[in-house]
Amino acid sequence: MEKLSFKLMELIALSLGLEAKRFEEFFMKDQTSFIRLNHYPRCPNPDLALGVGPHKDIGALTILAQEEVAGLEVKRKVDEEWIRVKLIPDAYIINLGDIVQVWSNDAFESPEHRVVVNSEKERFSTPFFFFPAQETEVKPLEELINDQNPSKYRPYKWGKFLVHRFNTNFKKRKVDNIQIYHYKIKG
Ligand SMILES: O=C(O)CCC(=O)C(=O)O
Ligand SMILES: [Fe+2]
Repeated sequence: MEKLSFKLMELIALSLGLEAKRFEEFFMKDQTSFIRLNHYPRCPNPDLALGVGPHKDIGALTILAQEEVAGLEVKRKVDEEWIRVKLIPDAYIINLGDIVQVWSNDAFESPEHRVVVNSEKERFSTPFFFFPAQETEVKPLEELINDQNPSKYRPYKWGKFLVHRFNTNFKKRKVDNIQIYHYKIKG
């Protein structure tokens, strides 16, 4: 998974006109990546519940292995419709995260997604979250910004963002969880 992530980051760098290894430095030492094992039990009222509510992944990439049962849905931007991601045997689903959105200064966008449950089958999924080192200062890459395309985000420290997110994730809160749009520079 890690090797694949490095490869995918190379392709993203090339697609942005950067040198292939541009992102490597953020992950070489003390990256904060991890794998989560998700279990979604059967649900008698799948219309009334969600496995995971709508969100965007906060890291650089997510590589998701889902087993025999589908359930991941992505919000289509044009009409805000939730589209089910097809189950392809032995294939990973690659999701771009918020960090790539910030690094690319919005050239890439992390998609909103959610997980639905079903009444017949329980579901298992295993996402690998490719996260940089804690000290990483996340901000649009200097090579990609100029007078015509000014930086759209203020820099933020990844470690702090992560701790804040983990501390608030499973609590009821009156305010929104920490999000990259809090760092957005209004233009
Ligand atoms: O279980 C899935 O298919 C996706 C879970 C997910 O979106 C997440 O853990 O961030
Ligand atoms: Fe997710």
